[in-house]
Amino acid sequence: MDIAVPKEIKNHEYRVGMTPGGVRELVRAGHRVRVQTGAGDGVGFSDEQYVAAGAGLVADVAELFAGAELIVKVKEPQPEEYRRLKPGQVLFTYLHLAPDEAQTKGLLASGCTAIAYETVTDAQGGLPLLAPMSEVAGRMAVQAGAHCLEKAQGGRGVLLGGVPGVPPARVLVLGGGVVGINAARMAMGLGADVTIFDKSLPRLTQLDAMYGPGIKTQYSTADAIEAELSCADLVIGAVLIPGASAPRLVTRDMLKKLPQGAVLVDVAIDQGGCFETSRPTTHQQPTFEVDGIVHYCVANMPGGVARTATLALTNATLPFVLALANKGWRRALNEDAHLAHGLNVHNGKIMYQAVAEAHGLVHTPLQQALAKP
Ligand SMILES: NC(=O)C1=CN([C@@H]2O[C@H](COP(=O)(O)OP(=O)(O)OC[C@H]3O[C@@H](n4cnc5c(N)ncnc54)[C@H](O)[C@@H]3O)[C@@H](O)[C@H]2O)C=CC1
Ligand SMILES: CC(=O)C(=O)O
Ligand SMILES: [Mg+2]
Repeated sequence: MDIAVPKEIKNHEYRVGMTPGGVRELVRAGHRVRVQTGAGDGVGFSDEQYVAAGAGLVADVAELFAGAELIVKVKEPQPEEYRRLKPGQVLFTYLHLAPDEAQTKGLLASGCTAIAYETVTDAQGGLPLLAPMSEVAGRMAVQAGAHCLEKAQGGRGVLLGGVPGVPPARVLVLGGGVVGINAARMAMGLGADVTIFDKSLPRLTQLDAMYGPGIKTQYSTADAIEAELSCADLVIGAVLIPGASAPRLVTRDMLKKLPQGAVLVDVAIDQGGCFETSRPTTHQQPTFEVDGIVHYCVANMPGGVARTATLALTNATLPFVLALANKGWRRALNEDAHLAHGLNVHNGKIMYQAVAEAHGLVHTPLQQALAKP
């Protein structure tokens, strides 16, 4: 199969969809891999390393896309990328379609087959291709939050761990999944006072068993969240309903409860965000202020630690890329129901229910795409 790895073009996005090590595995399996010149520059993978692994280099992105059967990326395609896609091509990357009407329409119009990393599932009920980036973003959320709490960043001038004689910061983590656990671990490690909210009682029980009295758990309701806001320094948004728009847990009105200079880090921004006042930001300009509250809403947080993130992501994606390349997308999805959950768009149709619901569009059952044409 002809596989293409473009250079990412989103703002300050340096990750790359495949490492030279991954290229070598695919070439050994008999595939042709073409990598855009300079694609790995930002994470320390040179063109020479890709060539040594067996890749061809292509400088012209139009040529790269035109000849590809499978395109492996990191971030959702930007307008100039989805305009290049065509029927018969498979795109394998993060998509986050629920809050992104323009991209959804662009992918539908292209006629391509788009498989989203973030909705591929595993036998344990997890999201194995979202998890590595959620680990990264959860850990970064505390670093970012600690920085934003500094006075010069607009924060209230609070040190997460406090010092002897001065209590630590209060950190609320909304959502106790992969982002939430990693954020909580980092915040606890720095000595903060951490409360984690979730709607899932089994999840809260698990967190309680894992961390004991070092962490407080709360069942997530509007009342419970509102009650905690008045003494919160940092609130991390980490909820997810797979494929769907994030539930809005903190309204603009609720911001009044927070102390001035408190910080909201909305990791869930890529699914639309869980604070009413959130809007996506970039690494270049990561924060803005609403009613005296600092908002950090970077939609590609792991891009900031692109080398760690590329290695973590490609460890998880490589087996699926190999399956798609070796078997072709239809057989690979037919033989792996978890990979099949990644199918979001095929041949001008939405194949993922939560995405169709988010846009008020028709949902086409997966089986229709998986049946032989
Ligand atoms: N901004 C960025 O760069 C990145 C964003 N993300 C995003 O972070 C979000 C969280 O991802 P994961 O932790 O991997 O998901 P996850 O599925 O592991 O965890 C989500 C948790 O939210 C809980 N939840 C759902 N509704 C809730 C509610 N109303 N109140 C409290 N908890 C609720 C679920 O029970 C679950 O435990 C996703 O939107 C993901 O796309 C992930 C990586 C990078
Ligand atoms: C998950 C995601 O959106 C990211 O890693 O950028
Ligand atoms: Mg994102």
